[in-house]
Amino acid sequence: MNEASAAPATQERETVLSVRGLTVGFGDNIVLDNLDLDVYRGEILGFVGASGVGKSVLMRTVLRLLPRRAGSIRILGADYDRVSETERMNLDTRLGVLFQHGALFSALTVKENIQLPMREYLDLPQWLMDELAYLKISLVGLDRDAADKYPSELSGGMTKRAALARALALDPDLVFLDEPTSGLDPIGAAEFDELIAQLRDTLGLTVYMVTHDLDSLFSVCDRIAVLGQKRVLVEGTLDDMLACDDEWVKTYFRGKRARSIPRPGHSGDNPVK
Ligand SMILES: Nc1ncnc2c1ncn2[C@@H]1O[C@H](COP(=O)(O)OP(=O)(O)OP(=O)(O)O)[C@@H](O)[C@H]1O
Repeated sequence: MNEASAAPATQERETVLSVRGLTVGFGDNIVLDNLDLDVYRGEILGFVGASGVGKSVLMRTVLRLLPRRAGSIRILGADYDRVSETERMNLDTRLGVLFQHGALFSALTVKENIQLPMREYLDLPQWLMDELAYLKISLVGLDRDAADKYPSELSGGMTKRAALARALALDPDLVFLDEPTSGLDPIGAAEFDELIAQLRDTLGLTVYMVTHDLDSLFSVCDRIAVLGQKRVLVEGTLDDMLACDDEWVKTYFRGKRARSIPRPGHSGDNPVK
């Protein structure tokens, strides 16, 4: 785990996302069944699970993009079902989302993409939105001249950073990242992980990150949650994952690929035994 900036013990920490008894399905296909999950302020939570197990469905349900059949979702201390329309709008401004593949609008420049949430939720003059967009662009490590580029003119890594800049447009407390390093080469992915950790440390962000990337899980995530059998099978530190007896978890975290990744704070090339 990220020892230099390790977050305090969970019992002292504020829960920013609390999911209880969540059930989501499509027709006869029950994808999530009575699922519980907590995310704590200031942590980077890595969310993993086999392909098709429901990671995106969970994220989309938490973001109210999909309906649920049962369960409650408290986010930043509020129950979405019980807040007024104004409070809901306020809550929305405190959440940032980076969808898989970036999901930038192709007809808009990077700057215009970043300004979209500002236009929707804030009432700011254009010059101020321009300044804020440039600030976000530099925050995610892009050159200023990326502002006027269209998504088709960006590399994969630049697209991820631009999408992250848009997710940060409203200075959120909690950001949801859906496979942020997929499609990036290992160096680009490692740089993106570093950026996420830096933003967490400097902005105090809480990060919910769906990922298949073992490097991300080993290097920047404070805690990991594994989705399987329609619920959270296990959640905790990497050591908790390594101690877990579930077959999928064992294969994933103790397999050949995992064994080749050095763990922070452990010497040697092959520390996961
Ligand atoms: N809008 C939808 N309508 C019907 N079924 C859906 C819908 N969205 C997802 N599903 C189903 O829900 C299940 C979980 O899908 P989901 O995309 O959440 O998996 P995932 O864990 O994110 O997979 P991956 O790692 O491959 O992205 C799949 O069986 C999928 O077919």
